[in-house]
Amino acid sequence: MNPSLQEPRFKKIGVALVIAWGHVIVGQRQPGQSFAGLAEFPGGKVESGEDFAAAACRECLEETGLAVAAERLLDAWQSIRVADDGIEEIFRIEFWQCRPVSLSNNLLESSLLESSLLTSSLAGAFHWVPIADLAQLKFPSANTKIIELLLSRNFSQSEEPHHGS
Ligand SMILES: Nc1nc2c([nH]c(=O)n2[C@H]2C[C@H](O)[C@@H](COP(=O)(O)OP(=O)(O)OP(=O)(O)O)O2)c(=O)[nH]1
Repeated sequence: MNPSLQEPRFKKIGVALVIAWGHVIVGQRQPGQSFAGLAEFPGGKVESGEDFAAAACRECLEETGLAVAAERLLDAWQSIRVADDGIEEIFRIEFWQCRPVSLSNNLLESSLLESSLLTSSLAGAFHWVPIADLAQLKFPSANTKIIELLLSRNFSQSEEPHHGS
């Protein structure tokens, strides 16, 4: 069949912005991956039966070892291109603000929770990075708006995830 008559193919990516105490989890794209060497937030392809938020949380757990819950959609980026096989490909990334699920433990003092969370080791190339330091990192161009958004907002107090409930 003429590729131009075929249904477009969707590539959906859910990304987790795990934000706590003015920090966000950032990794580095590995050799052999697209955008190798660039910074990235945990995330990956949406699997069948999932929505973007669920994919972001699953990928975050798989990649960093940290269980998170999605709170709200912060940004989405979409592009359309014709793939090598001639079929139109719609690529969409959704960036979901997430919080570590351990924050629901109301027995812990905030400062204790903060230090235990931010110093706990994450798997692979992922680390807690101060939001202000994002300006020094190079991300894929799809991340430009979300980085601007994070740098322009005060996530240090009012955007803290609630805990104790
Ligand atoms: N995880 C993640 N992916 C991102 C970000 N920004 C961005 O453009 N991407 C792109 C890179 C990939 O094309 C896609 C993520 O898919 P993936 O992690 O499953 O990547 P992959 O190497 O298996 O996929 P591919 O693109 O190499 O085929 O989204 C980000 O902040 N985090």
